[in-house]
Formats: sequence, structure tokens, C-alpha cells
Amino acid sequence: MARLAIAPGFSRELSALALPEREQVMAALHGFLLGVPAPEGVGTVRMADGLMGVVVRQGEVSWLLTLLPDDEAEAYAGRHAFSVNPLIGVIEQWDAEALGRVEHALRRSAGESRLLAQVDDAELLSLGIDLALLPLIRLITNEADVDALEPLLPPTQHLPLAVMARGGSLPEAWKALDSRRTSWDSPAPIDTSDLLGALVRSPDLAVFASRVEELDRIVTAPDWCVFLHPPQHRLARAGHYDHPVLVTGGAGTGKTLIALHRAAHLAEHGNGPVLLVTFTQGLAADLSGRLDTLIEDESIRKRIDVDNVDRLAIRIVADVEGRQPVLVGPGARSLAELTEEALRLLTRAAGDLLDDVLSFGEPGRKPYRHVVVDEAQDVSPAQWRLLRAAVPRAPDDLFVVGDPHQRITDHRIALESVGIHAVQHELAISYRLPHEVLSFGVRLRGGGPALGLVKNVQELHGFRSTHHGERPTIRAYDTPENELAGLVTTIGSWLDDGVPAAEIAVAARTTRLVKAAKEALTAAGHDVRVTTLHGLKGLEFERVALIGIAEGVVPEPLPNDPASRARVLQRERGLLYVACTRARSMLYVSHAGRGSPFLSS
Ligand SMILES: Nc1ncnc2c1ncn2[C@@H]1O[C@H](COP(=O)(O)OP(=O)(O)OP(=O)(O)O)[C@@H](O)[C@H]1O
Repeated sequence: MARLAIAPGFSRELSALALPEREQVMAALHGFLLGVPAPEGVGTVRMADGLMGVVVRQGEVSWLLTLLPDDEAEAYAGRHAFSVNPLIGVIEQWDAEALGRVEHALRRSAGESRLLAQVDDAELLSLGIDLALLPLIRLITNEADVDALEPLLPPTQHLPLAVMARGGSLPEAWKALDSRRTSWDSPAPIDTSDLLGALVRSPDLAVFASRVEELDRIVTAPDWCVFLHPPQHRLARAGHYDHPVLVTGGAGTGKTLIALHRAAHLAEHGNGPVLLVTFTQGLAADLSGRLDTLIEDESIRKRIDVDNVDRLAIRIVADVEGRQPVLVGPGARSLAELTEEALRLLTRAAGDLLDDVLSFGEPGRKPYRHVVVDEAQDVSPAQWRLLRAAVPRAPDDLFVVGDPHQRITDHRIALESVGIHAVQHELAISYRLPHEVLSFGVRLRGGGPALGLVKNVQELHGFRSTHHGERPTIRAYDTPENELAGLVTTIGSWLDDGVPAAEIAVAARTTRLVKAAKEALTAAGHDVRVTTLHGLKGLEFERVALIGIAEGVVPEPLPNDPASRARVLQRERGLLYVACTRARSMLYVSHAGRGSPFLSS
């Protein structure tokens, strides 16, 4: 049977086409499923008038890489090389022509000293380095050369090389390579001539369709629904975990994405109802919408409830008491009281043994079989106890994602203290942030490590980005009025650049500043989201403007007591870090008068 795999980016290329071409391409794609022959090896196939698809084919398997105008497709096919990593079996591709040019330049400029002179060929080959790359690698003279090669080499070639270039050991280099593994399963012996096996092990680069409906979904769904980076895939699609899992990582590393995919996986392959919890109702609504996009099958989607923990407590109490608890006015119970009450209801009676016998609504019954938690750093101890009690202790009970550096509450908790013995996995690569915004955010966050949920100390160490972008703009104004005028001009210019209004956010520390910004922007006819720094949590936008990042405003006035003072400082740094790291491409920060002390730290 013909098997067709699609590479990421193809759906974007397709959606950029005019309708007649798009229809031609779709017809050609459907033809692939019937076994339309592409040449064996790397070649091109007609997809529409003037458009060719670049395809790698081996027997019944075709991997469609890209759509290009006729005159570019042949050249693309001619200059790209493909191989299978002999250690972890994933597919590798590189532009051999561009690397040839680099090799030529290095040969001319290289002096006598060679960076990897101490590492012999056998050691490099034992790291999976491709034999064809050895001559180039032997010309490298410094770490900057290795950095310059990063965009040209497959990550599985570059990562071990970069470790060795920094003087790392072979085991460290193997570990770096291991981070690109897409599954926990130990690999069978790798057959480097098996394209199908390699593509199956590379879900970030190839997704298979064998039916028309699958194909149509792959080319129309957003990439985040279909393609997962190796660590994301490994964590979200693991067969099962026999212990609770905690995934930590800096801003934009894909934690929420992993939580969504894990919830979808558990709904499809798990053993009962799934709860996905996050910080606020607003974020829950956002996640719920994204799950609707991710999961096509309604019966599977229905197995997942999305909520915040407060609403979970209210639902449990309401379910058992038979009516909604009163939240305001006479007889009202606070959210803290309701959380305690819900916990009491879940743990009062029978306990775990009767879980399967009792129906929900009776004390002791666990309402969920799987719980997935996003924004874990801000869950309170009482809420953790409730979440722990909401699922039986069983494999795949709790899957938790969070970032202690983004903590904006004062809750500090070791999961162990609430009976959650989680195994921690760390993510290091931000897919959202350009390097310039990431390093600015990390510098603002400063203030040392955060208290982890499993580890005592959580460092930001090793957190990096995949791409470069614009440096954040910092503007100092003499008066608040001029600062607002500057904001209006900036947002106006962003809209003029063609950035959709929904992709722009403006935020400030206080509601007074938010109100002033809203009024100024509305008066200028700029209809963009304006919110507090807290209101940005968990979201992302193309461009973000933060105003009023001034002394006396950020951080908010500090208490006198040294311990509370340190806590507030950490929280406020976390808040500013969260706000800055919402920007996918551009960040603007302004203040009137003296800037926040965080800006100069
Ligand atoms: N597999 C992927 N495919 C496409 N885009 C991705 C992928 N992984 C990450 N991204 C990009 O990175 C962004 C960050 O993902 P996500 O919101 O899940 O990160 P996060 O770690 O939860 O961030 P934060 O902690 O800052 O809220 C996504 O919105 C998307 O733009």
C-alpha cells in the first residue's frame, strides 16, 4: 500500500496558494495515496501548473518535503542530502551545497590549530556524525564556526558536535543526542537504509496519511496540532507512565502544547475521564478552544473537562450537595472553604478501593481517572491536595506542566509534601521567543533560581531559543502623557505594518494605567487588547507593549519585613518575566520618569 508522509510547513505553502492551484495540489496529493509514482530517491513531481513537489521516495513510501515553482524545485532536490542517524534512527536532511560553500570558506581561512584535534574520527562516528561531514568538521578552528554551522546541520549532527567543541565528554555528547529521541522506547538496531522506519521515528519532520481524510487534516490543521518536536512527542505521546510526571521549562518551550497533546492522548487511549486544569477561567476557555481544534472526534473530545481548580471545587460541592454553593452574600462560602469542602467530600468515605463501585456524586468517588495540570507553579497547597484526591493513585494519574520562574503567586510547594511523587523532565528550547527577547526576559527575571516543585532549586540555566529577532525597545519618557502618546504611535505603526490587531497586546502593572492606555488607544481608533501584566499569563502575541515599567510601579511598593520583601520581589520579577515572554517577535517597554530597578539589573 502506498504510504505518504508530509513535512511541516507544507500546509502553510498550500494555504498561500490561490484556490485553483490549491485544488490542483489537493488532487495530486490524493493521487499519491493511490501510488502515483515519484522517482526513487530525491526527485520532483508535478503538483499544479508551474508547481512541483519535492519528494523523497523509497518503494511504497513517499515523503513530500515542499512545494516550489518549477525552476526552483529541481535545484532544491539536487542540493539536499538525506540520511538516517545511525544511533537514534531519526531522519536527517541538509543542504549539501551550502555546506560545501562553508567547507570551501573554512579551507581558505583555517589556520593551523583545529578545534577537535583531540577527538579522533572513530569517536566522532560513534556519536552518529555522518562520514560525509568529517572533512568539514576537521576544518573547524573555534566554537564560533560550530555556532555558524547550527542552521545548516541537522540538530542530531550539530548537538553532539557542539558539546565536543565546548570540551564536553563523549557521554555528554551522547546525552545531547539522546534529547532528540522521539520515544522512550530503546531503539531496535537501526537500519540506516530504511526510510519508512526513520520517518516513523521523526514525527517532527514527517506525518503519515493513508486515507484521504487523514491527508486533508494534515494539510489543513495548524502545525502545532500535527507536528511535535522530539521532546514534546516523547513526553506527550508516551504509552503510559507508572508515576506522576512533572514537565518544567522556560517560557515558550511548549509546556501547554504538551499538556494539550497529553490530555488528547489520555482521552483516546486512557482509562476514563480526563481533567485538564489551568490557572484561570479565561485560560481554561482558551485551552478548551485549542482542544476543539486538536481533537476531531467529538466522542473523544467529550472525555476531557477543562477548568480551573476553583471551579472544580465548586462543581464537586455542587454535585454532592445538589445545588450551586453560595459565593456572595449571606451564607456565602469562600473559595478556600469550598476547596477544603471538596477535598473532604472526595476523601471522606470509602477511599480508593471503592472507586470503581461508587458513582460520582457519592463521597469518596474520584471524579477523574487522569488529571493534567498546566501553570502548576501557581497552584496552592490546598488545591494540590484536591487534585491529588480527584484521581486514584494509578498509572497516568497526574501529568503536570509548569515553570517555577513564572510564579506570580506566593505559593511555594514541594509536590512530595502533598503526596505527589513526580518524576521531573526539563525542556530547554523556547520555540516562541527570539533569542533577543528570551535573553532580555531572563535578565529581568534574574534574582537567582526559583524554588522547584520537585527539585529544591530550579535554574534557568541552558534555556535557549531557536531563532534570532529584533532586540526589545526600551523607551524612557519624561511624563506619563508623553508615554501614552508614544504608546499610541507605536501601536499605530504596528497596525500599519499589517500586524493583525488580535496579535498585539498592551499591558501595565496597575488597573489605573490599563484604563489610561485603553482610553488613549480607543481615542486613536486602535482596537487592541489592553490588560494587566497578570492578564497576559499563558497567552502569546506577535507583538507586546508594556507600559509603566517604572520605579515605584514595578515592583509594587515593598513591605518592610525582609522575608515578605524578598517574596514580593521574586513574585514581581516573575510577573515581569511572564509579561515580556509573551512576545513572539517584538517587545516594547516604556516608562515615565525613572525606570523600574529591574530594567537596570
Ligand atoms: N510543535 C510545535 N509546532 C508549532 N509551534 C510550536 C510547537 N511547539 C512550540 N511551538 C510554538 O511555541 C509556542 C509556545 O508553546 P506553549 O504555549 O505550549 O509554551 P509554554 O511552555 O506553555 O509557554 P509559557 O510557559 O510561556 O506560557 C506555541 O504557541 C507555538 O508558537
